[in-house]
Amino acid sequence: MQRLDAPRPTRTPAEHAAAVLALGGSLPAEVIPADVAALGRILSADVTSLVDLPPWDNSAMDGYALRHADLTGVQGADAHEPAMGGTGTLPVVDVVPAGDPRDLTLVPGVAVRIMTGAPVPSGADTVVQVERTDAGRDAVTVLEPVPAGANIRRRGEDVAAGATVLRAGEVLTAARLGLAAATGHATLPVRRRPRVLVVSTGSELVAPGSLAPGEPLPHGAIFESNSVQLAALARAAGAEVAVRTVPDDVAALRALLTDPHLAADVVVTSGGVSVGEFDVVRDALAEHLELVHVRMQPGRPQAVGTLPSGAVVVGLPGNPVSSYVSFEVFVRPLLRRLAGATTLTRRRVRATLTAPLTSPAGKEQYVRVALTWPDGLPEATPVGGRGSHLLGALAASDGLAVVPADVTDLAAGSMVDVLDLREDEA
Ligand SMILES: Nc1nc2c(c(=O)[nH]1)N[C@H]1C(S)=C(S)[C@@H](COP(=O)(O)OP(=O)(O)OC[C@H]3O[C@@H](n4cnc5c(N)ncnc54)[C@H](O)[C@@H]3O)O[C@H]1N2
Ligand code: MOO
Repeated sequence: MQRLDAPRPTRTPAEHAAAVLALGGSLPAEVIPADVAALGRILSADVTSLVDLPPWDNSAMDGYALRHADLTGVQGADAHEPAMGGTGTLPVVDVVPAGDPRDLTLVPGVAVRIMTGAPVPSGADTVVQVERTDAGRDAVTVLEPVPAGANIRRRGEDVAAGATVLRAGEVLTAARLGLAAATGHATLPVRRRPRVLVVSTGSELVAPGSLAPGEPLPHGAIFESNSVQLAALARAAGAEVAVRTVPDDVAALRALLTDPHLAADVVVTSGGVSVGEFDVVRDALAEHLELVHVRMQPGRPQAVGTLPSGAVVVGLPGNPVSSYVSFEVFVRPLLRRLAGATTLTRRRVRATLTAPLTSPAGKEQYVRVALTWPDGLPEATPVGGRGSHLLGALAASDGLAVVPADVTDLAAGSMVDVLDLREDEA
């Protein structure tokens, strides 16, 4: 067990992220309906097509299906002009709507009216869109030529039956759900969502709404905000979330978190991991936690461990911006790993800084920035100050510029890597 007064090991953010990730495997797979509720879920296995796509040759246009060779030409007004190839008049013998179950064959020398998506009769090799004809019902005159083979979408040209269309670890996006449905899938194999318990500690915390109308916030108290913020981050990372707020009571916290039947894959605590006299997470979970200092700002004090239930516990610092940034850097990758995702981290945007920055030596700094694309190229504008209590600046930002530990000054116009916080995958 790590002594509470022992100097804490220090790590880089990458080292701590790796230590947290190492505690999480993949959650079990489950089969779910391939409907809109599957949006954002992560595939646990490859998915193959049950059909050729398109399943048969079909028309790309409303028009006439025919044999191109039957269009021998329309004679111009002047009898001396040659007939125009690819034009001509043919009798119309049938009409084929989309979904027509008949397996039709076109005899030579005739045309059928055909609708977009309808199966092309065998023997027909070309569809002429109606606008290029006289739109005749019993006979059609093709007025403008189209190339042989035009406007037919060939069986299997998109996807062949049996081909792998989606891969394990991919997030189900709108387009991937569309492809799954088009290739015949009513259900899909995904990883179970991680279950996250968010625990906020601190006796100074007052839940918004818990005061009587007109009652002032007691002196020394603040509204509790980390739990909703962390729960929202966990939800956006694909987790099912429960929230508990616990006062600075070591026994109560220990009883909650050391329950061997705790129904959570990951416990995220906020607050109480520093060196103060009432740092309850540290005290309640001492034998289960590794307490470290991470060379980053914000987010220096961190804790990680495994609880008796098997849940991974990640102890984040209580300052609201610190816990937010720490979640992004340490917890989000863990949740994505548990959910089986191939991509664990946010996209990074390489952006031009619009204002100079200073950064503490030896610490990787995560700077709140607003991302804009004024000339089509990304720019990052620092928002607010550096304090890890400045929630207004956090809410006004949509990116975190990552300033490497060995960089202390960045001039306006420098390039920075920015974690793009705008995209939510789940
Ligand atoms: N002597 C030292 N003091 C501190 C150090 C240090 O190295 N030596 N580190 C500082 C840093 S950096 C951070 S970050 C904090 C982390 O402290 P804790 O994780 O123990 O967090 P708390 O003390 O419980 O709270 C810090 C701050 O955040 C507010 N808070 C906490 N929980 C919530 C919540 N759920 N909603 C809203 N606000 C919350 C709390 O009121 C405090 O103001 O320690 C520094 N101190
Ligand atoms: O490192 Mo603390 O997390 O800055 O405020």
